[in-house]
Amino acid sequence: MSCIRKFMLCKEHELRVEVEFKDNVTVKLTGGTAEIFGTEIAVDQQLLTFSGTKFAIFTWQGAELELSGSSFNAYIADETPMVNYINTHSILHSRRVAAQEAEVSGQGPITMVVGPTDSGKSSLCKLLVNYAVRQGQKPLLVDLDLGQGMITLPGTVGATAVQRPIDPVQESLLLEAPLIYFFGQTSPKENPELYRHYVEHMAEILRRRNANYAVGRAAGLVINSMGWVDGLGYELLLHSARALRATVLIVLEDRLHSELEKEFSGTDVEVLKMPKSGGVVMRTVDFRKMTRSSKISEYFYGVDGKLNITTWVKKFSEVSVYKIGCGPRAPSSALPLGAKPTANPLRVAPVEWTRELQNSVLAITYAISPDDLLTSNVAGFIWVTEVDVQRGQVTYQAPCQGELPTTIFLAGDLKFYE
Ligand SMILES: Nc1ncnc2c1ncn2[C@@H]1O[C@H](COP(=O)(O)OP(=O)(O)OP(=O)(O)O)[C@@H](O)[C@H]1O
Repeated sequence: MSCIRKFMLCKEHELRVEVEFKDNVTVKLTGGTAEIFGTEIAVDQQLLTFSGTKFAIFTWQGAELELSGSSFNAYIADETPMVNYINTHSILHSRRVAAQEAEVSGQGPITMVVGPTDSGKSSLCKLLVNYAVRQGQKPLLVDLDLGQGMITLPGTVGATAVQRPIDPVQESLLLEAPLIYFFGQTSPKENPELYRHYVEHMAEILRRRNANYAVGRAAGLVINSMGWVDGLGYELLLHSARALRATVLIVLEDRLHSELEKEFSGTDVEVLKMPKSGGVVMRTVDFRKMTRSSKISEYFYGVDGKLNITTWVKKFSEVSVYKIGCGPRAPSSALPLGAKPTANPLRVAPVEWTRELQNSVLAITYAISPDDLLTSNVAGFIWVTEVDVQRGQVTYQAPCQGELPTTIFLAGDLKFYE
């Protein structure tokens, strides 16, 4: 049974809401002003419906809210780090303006938000990007977190110029012309070299874009990093910060902050400590899996589940699929005596169409030949629903109706079950 609850928020308070996947909650602002991770919500107009998520509705001036739904948790918090966050935004903003006004337009702040899993990194990135957009800037949002997929599907790294405040309901941004690379797994653990390769390649492309685009250069970057911050995860974090030439690191945890401060002491990189919001909640492994699945579902069926997907049946000979990694790096004969050949993490190898590929989500790239797959931007994704080995044909679903730009697909371990 649905119930309606009304909340009066005093200034600088937030309403923290949790709703399970099987339920939904509708939010209406009936008075005052409010925002969700920096995206303003309009009074009395928009009804926002959320499902399977945790979020906060914050007010700077005070707000009246009406929430309706069958089952959800909501409570008001009076202590938030929002003043710290807006102050940080103001500093970044003044640097963007200075970069814009410089005689030879300069580089705006390259801000990387770092912290362990569930420390609020993506929420803070959304907030910083949204505040920048609200002040007329178009910073690049870079997502290096394979686990959740802020820009598009999980298993990808990517970048996009954010032109308008991020939709608080939609799980992924799905913006125009993003730069996306398909890693195919939700952690870089199995192939860190490929992760490094994609980050370096993307950093180079972004630098080339900004070299000829003063406005974009001045707006800078906001980078969401992954939550794996120990051992190899820490090394990859440092690698990403250096590859993207981060100028500001915002750290959401004390221990990591002191490590990074030491690491970057004597350099131009500023390492700032920022409090984590008390509202950030740990998500269970199951909850994360469901969030990933809901992102994939949203990609194929839309937020409201009403998008039509197109079914295609192709002969194996018409479409090919590749994977990156695994293959031998060099023959033993080419190696020094006693050295063992190791796997080549960047080897592009064809994959046979077998039932193992059933339910896989494959990337469609702009690759003309398999070798291009290491540097090709992702154009979209298909979902393999049947591999009929006897007939030699594959059935897949695509979100668009026309022919795809390529017949070369890239596979990882990403699967989707309806
Ligand atoms: N103030 C808040 N109140 C309620 N929920 C919040 C708040 N801030 C963040 N959350 C929620 O907490 C969860 C974790 O936050 P977020 O995704 O920003 O963390 P993260 O560090 O990026 O996690 P990961 O490393 O897994 O990507 C998300 O569901 C987010 O919407």
